[in-house]
Amino acid sequence: MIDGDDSGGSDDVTDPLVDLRCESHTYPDGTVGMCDVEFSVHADEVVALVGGNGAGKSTLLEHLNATLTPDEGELHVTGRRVTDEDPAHARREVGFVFQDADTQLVAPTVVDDVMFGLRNYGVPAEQARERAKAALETVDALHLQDRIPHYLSGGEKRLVGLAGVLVLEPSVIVLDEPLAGLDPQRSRLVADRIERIHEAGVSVVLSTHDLDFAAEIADRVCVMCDGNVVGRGPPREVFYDEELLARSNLHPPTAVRVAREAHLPTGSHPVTRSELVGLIDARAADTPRSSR
Ligand SMILES: Nc1ncnc2c1ncn2[C@@H]1O[C@H](COP(=O)(O)OP(=O)(O)OP(=O)(O)O)[C@@H](O)[C@H]1O
Repeated sequence: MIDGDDSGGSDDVTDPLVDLRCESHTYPDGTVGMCDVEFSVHADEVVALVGGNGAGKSTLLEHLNATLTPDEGELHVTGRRVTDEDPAHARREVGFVFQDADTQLVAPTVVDDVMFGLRNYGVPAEQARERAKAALETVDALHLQDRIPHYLSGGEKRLVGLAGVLVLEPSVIVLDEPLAGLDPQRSRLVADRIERIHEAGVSVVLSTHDLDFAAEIADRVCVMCDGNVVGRGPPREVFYDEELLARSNLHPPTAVRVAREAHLPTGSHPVTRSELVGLIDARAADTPRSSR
């Protein structure tokens, strides 16, 4: 597992879509939210940021579209350096879905809300409306188009917030705790929509406390602790690194814990539910009937 640089544990040599080098970020009250972080996002990948409360996940995410800027450091988005004076390119290429969906919902109806960003970019009203409807359809929320955003449920707001970002066709979508506060059914729906967006060619970066979800969705996991990235790599490496997880106050995903408790063959390393079930089924098939 790689601690310092961000080669991602893969052989990816393409230029990153987003490349952040942040020596430190200090909040106005003097709290250091993040230090010595290098983080990049490549085309067609899903990256999950995990870590305990206050580890620095939101601080890192908010640097990716220049909502926050480093005290010292640099952000490049699609190869272009982003400056404090001109964050527009980063805002356009990196769409941010906030954990608190209310922050994002500003218009009287859902469809107005989703077309709001497009109108700001000067897209004519009818064209903006059609694109907004298409984005709502992508997240299965077209039926909400005439509703008042304020009265939507938490899960519905999350989907509408996602549509509002998607409609601007960013290269990367950043989601801060996309499943927080959602019931299992809504969580599944939002997770499915995120997967669908990724399949459509958009890179995704998200933070989560749900390591089962991270194991299901991520190509790459970054572990944060005390404002640093302390480990990164494919889920199968990160989630079997007991020492790394313990010092980051994290518990392994369910599949990892069950695999250990069930003494599944060393080296099998399942991280998702379906991988675990596959291994258990294979073991049952290999066990002679008389010894079951
Ligand atoms: N606006 C702020 N002003 C001062 N300190 C802040 C601010 N926002 C975050 N911090 C501090 O920065 C550190 C990192 O916080 P951050 O919100 O990035 O962590 P997190 O990993 O997203 O946490 P959580 O999982 O609890 O949401 C914490 O010590 C936090 O108290």
